[in-house]
Amino acid sequence: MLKKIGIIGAGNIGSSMAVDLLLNGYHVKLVDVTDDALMAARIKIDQELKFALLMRGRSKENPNHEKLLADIEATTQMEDTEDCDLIIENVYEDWAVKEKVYRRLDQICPPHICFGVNTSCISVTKLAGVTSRRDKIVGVHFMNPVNLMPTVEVMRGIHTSDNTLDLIIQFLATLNKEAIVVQDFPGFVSNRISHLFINEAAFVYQDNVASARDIDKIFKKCFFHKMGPLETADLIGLDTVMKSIDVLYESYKDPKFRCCPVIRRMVDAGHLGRKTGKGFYDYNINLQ
Ligand SMILES: NC(=O)c1ccc[n+]([C@@H]2O[C@H](COP(=O)([O-])OP(=O)(O)OC[C@H]3O[C@@H](n4cnc5c(N)ncnc54)[C@H](O)[C@@H]3O)[C@@H](O)[C@H]2O)c1
Repeated sequence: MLKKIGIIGAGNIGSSMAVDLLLNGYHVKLVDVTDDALMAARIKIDQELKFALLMRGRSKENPNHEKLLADIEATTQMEDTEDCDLIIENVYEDWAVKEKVYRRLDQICPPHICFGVNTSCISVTKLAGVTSRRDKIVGVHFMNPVNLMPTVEVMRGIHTSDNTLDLIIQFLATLNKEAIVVQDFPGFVSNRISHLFINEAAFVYQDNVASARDIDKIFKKCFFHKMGPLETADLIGLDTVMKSIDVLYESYKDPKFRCCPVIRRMVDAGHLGRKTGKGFYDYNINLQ
């Protein structure tokens, strides 16, 4: 039975995942490279946990906020995950960074431990190839915010075994999440399509065809999408979006995946979306 989960990378999605795991009774070891990153994650986790518990309402079955927080250990030492039952990795969408992490994890964790790759576009099979446990590597593309999203895109790498796939599907079921299993191919299903939407929406914005709000409104009001493409980009983080589109471009060598310059410009300016308070929208003012 899985009890202790190692989360590597405590950024946007890693911290959101920690909230969901705590709410579902897991013990979490949260790893990032600096104390500052862990502190920022702590603050976010604390807020999201409070909000999630508030939404559940007061009831005897509901866990206590302080008790849940006691179930998280934050560390800058990856070695501390050596006793974890499962690892979910969420570091930058950058091959060089992820590769180093997998080589290190492979040395630290016992050989039977599975690694879940939370990536937007990077190849699960290629990452598995830098480890000595290729059959135990599986893609788990969680959606943001993790505790509100009931579905996870699970990517089966070429070497992923049936046992690993079963383990991850059962683990996701304990989080009340359905797994949709797809083959490992750059961008899988979700991001291969959604990032084209996002990127083209950015070109439409760059060409001054419409404001960000009106572009998003057309998707929400005409197509009944819950969120428009530019709001979605701000939620994901524009740096992650840019890196993901770059991976798609590199993978397919297809110009349809060339990243819109306006996204790069915003990233250069540090306007990364919700996480920095500004992206296509300004989150320091009330948008509603
Ligand atoms: N943001 C989303 O909505 C979303 C959704 C699904 C998947 N993803 C994927 O999850 C991964 C993380 O995305 P994010 O948006 O959270 O990025 P982010 O930039 O917000 O966070 C990445 C974190 O990884 C940490 N990190 C970097 N190198 C590390 C290392 N060697 N060891 C430990 N921690 C390290 C960074 O300090 C940072 O806190 C990416 O691969 C992304 O494609 C993101």
